Amino acid sequence: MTIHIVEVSEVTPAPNLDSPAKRVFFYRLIESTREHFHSFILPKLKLSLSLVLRDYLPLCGRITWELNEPKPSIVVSQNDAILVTIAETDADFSLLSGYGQRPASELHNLLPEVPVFDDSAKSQGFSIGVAAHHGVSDGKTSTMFVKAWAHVCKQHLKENNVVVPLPETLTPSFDRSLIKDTTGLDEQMIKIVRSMKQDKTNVSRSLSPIPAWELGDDFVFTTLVLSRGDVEKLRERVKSKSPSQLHLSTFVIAYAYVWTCLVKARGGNMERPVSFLFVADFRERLDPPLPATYFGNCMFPAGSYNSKTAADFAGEGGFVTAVEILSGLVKDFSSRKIETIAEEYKMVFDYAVVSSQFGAVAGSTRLGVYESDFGWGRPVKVDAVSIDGNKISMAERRDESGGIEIGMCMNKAELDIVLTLFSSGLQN
Ligand SMILES: CC(C)(COP(=O)(O)OP(=O)(O)OC[C@H]1O[C@@H](n2cnc3c(N)ncnc32)[C@H](O)[C@@H]1OP(=O)(O)O)[C@@H](O)C(=O)NCCC(=O)NCCSC(=O)CC(=O)O
Repeated sequence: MTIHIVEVSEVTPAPNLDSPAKRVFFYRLIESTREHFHSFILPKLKLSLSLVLRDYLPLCGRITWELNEPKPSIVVSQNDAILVTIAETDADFSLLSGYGQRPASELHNLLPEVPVFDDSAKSQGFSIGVAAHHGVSDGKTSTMFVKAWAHVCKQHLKENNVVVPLPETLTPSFDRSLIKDTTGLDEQMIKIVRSMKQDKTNVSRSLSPIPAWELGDDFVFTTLVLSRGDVEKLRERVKSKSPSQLHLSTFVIAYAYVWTCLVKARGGNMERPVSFLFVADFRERLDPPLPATYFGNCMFPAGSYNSKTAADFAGEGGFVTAVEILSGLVKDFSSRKIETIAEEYKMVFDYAVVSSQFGAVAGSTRLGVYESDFGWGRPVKVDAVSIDGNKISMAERRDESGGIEIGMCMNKAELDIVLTLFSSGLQN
């Protein structure tokens, strides 16, 4: 695959971020000449980006951590700008935006190196890659931003260049005073993060993310789908085997099922301890709750850390065991207090080092990523790209309410085993 950078330009009022959370939105075009893209679509995308940034000003800023400050902050100055990279590629649009196996490196090529957006155009369609620093936003905020951008672009096309205000559901709330924490959680979290980075000197205040996995050349992406019917079938399987009152959401069923496939596929010593976690959106779980539009990062982790071995999930009852654990963790969220997050966060990083396999989830079944229509139709595919051998991604199924899409990225040999286990497990 070759990639040819056509233009790198600044769009005001707009920043420069590290990029741990990455997503690519693929749009298929009907009228798709190169000229049409450059003369019509791209100017619309840039204009609407500029318009929507008025409501999302922190995204135009810089996340900094001054020497004498206890916490990092987002600083926005006049004339700050988002760096937009426009690139053309001869990559196969249908392959990359599909559900089958595709080279991980080619998907990563569609993301900007450091800054925030990267659009690539060719005759079949274009993609928008978004990379966001977790110190600034979580999945909820970053996908809300793309939806807001898409909304402005689509309205602008429809209303003949009239600029309409954002609906309330897409207007971010920046009020930090809504968070009632008297336990000094922020300072505790900063301490933990800094000690994790061996940044104990109190001098260097690093904002760089914890390094991502090195993806091998043989790493491939794939997207698996569980239809609503598949989920229902798996749900019934649990009900017939477990007498407990379980929380059998699509999320719990899907994660438990995929986790058992991942553990079996890894093989090895079945006595090895394994861990898996997920994060929950705490906007509506805090007391008092935050608005759904709260701008920032409001995620709490919960997991099972080395309390089970591979054998517990790889065997006959492994799926039900995983469901029971996940169900319990989701239910426990209703009584979790904000101060417990620091302790949990520390466990995550302690066990990540000693666990033989550590599952995690990016994205969610609630983000509505397929709603981002810029005026040329819904995305044909959305991929969370910041995943690796153990971290999977989740999204609502594009074409069916109730189904789920699961993204994976790992070496091809292991993935092939996962795929076989995944489909054969659904046949039973
Ligand atoms: C803790 C959870 C994962 C548990 O999910 P569950 O689906 O099991 O449980 P639940 O109680 O939330 O939902 C029960 C049922 O109601 C539905 N439901 C409830 N609230 C909803 C809402 N606000 N929007 C849409 N659906 C909702 C669920 O889909 C589910 O239906 P049904 O049973 O039919 O399924 C979730 O509550 C949650 O907080 N999800 C958000 C996680 C998130 O935002 N992750 C992004 C991390 S950031 C990241 O990773 C980076 C990035 O993405 O960029």
